[in-house]
Amino acid sequence: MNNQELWQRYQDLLYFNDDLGLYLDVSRMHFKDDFLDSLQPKFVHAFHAMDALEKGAIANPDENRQVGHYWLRDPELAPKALQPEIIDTLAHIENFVKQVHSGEIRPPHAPKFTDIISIGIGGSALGPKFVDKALTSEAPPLNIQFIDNTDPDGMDHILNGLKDRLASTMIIVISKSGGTSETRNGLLETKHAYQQQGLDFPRYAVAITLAGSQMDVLENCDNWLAKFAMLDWVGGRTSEMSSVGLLSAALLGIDIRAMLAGAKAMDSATRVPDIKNNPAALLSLCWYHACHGDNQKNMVLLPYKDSLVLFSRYLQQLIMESLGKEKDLDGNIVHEGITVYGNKGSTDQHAYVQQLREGVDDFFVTFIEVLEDRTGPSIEIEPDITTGDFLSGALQGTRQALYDKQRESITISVPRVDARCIGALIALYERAVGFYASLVNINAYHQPGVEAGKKAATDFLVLQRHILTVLKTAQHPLTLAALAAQIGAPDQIETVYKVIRHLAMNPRGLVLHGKLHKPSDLTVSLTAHAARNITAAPLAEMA
Ligand SMILES: O=P(O)(O)OC[C@H]1O[C@H](O)[C@H](O)[C@@H](O)[C@@H]1O
Repeated sequence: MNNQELWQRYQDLLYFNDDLGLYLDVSRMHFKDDFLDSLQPKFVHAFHAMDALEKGAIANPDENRQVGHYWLRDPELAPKALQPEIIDTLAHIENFVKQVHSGEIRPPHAPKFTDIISIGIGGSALGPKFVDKALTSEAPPLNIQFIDNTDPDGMDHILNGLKDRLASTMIIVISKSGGTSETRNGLLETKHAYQQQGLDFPRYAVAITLAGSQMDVLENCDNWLAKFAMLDWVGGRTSEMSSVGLLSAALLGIDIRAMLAGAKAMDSATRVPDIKNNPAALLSLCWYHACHGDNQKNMVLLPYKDSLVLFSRYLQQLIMESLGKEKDLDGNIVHEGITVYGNKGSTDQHAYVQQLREGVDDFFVTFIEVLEDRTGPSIEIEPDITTGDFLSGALQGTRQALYDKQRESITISVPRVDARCIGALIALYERAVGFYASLVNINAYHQPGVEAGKKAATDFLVLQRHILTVLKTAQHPLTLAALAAQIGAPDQIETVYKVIRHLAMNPRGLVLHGKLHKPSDLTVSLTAHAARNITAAPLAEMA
């Protein structure tokens, strides 16, 4: 295609949303003109399915659940019975935040809360982290940190770092199910840190969970500083605009009404049943072209803006947990999915873009361009050129260089990164995921595949328990083979070895005879002290 034809294609395909000032350019995707028409029947179905979902149909048949994240930004669309809880939760959040900011709600031994630790994982962490990085100002009312793993080092880093300010730190524990192990562990470790300082944990703790969840019951969250409803019909990965995302955002001083308004504006733009005039339809059409069937391309997300660096991580869950499915809705094995990676431009230009231009052609890029460089004027770095111009040049240059090598790209351009824009971007991708799922006939709203790893992790810990129980009563050191036999798992020596190696590297009372890296010569026993301390309580399944 010559430059003139390309310019024509650019204009023909360019989508612009006047309300949001958002452009979507799909001209550098190599689908043919008739591709759009050929997908029309599939889109008629996708538009219908989305309409039914918004009207309250059971869109997640496996879990027999409605899927209502769109109602969060436009409660009037929700079934009547659900409207009050959406409106009340938002009012509860705003009221609470106002009182925290004013000091009316304060910690027992300090005039105001200064910090937040947000504990949660997956959909209960990625949205709040992304929004914090994208929108928190230089001087927020509170500072936030996230515990989103069961890594003891990671927790120590945060809890020790905050040591002197723990007495003015609010803990927000987010778990829809209330049973996720990593989150439970973060909660228990944090509670322990508070107890060590003689602080009354419930007076610092805020819960976001389903009413009556395991966490709600075990921790008696009604006695905590506050408890916010998580709603059954909001999925974890689409929960940023529920209490999950809105509470921390509002505490950080982010305009959550603007975020909701941006999402609402995008929702109405992506309801238009016309592919070329619907940005989510256009996006999903590009994904279908690049990723479906034989074209299994990866999505490389390159926002040219530091504050959007976590967008790809956020989208990893939204897209890969929604679309990465073994079976379609008719039970056929399909192995669908789109791999998402990327950080930010121009930084990544100096890392893996070499491969994108010259190596394996297994990707398409989505550039995100932010038209406003910064608030206020810029100095000139070279005659007539600012740092922002360099950023803009880097994006346009990479787009062109990729195109010259027949590498595909999409470009989304937004005026600036503000709450409205972030709400709109989230809504855009949520809807594109929903459409794509219809196009390839899968359930985007369940995640059966994540259970296998959790089950295997529980099995591993059960085996560890058995090993320690055997060691406790052993009369002499045991080989790994003997240990495996005694726990009734003679074929699990490798797992036994992994357990022993981990325990040996930590102060758990293991006595090793032999070398850790020579498993066949190794014998193991326990110190008398450790042998006395082992409990026999049943292990809860990892969730
Ligand atoms: O919010 P929670 O119930 O703790 O769930 C946190 C996360 O855990 C899971 O394993 C799911 O795969 C995610 O979709 C979810 O967001």
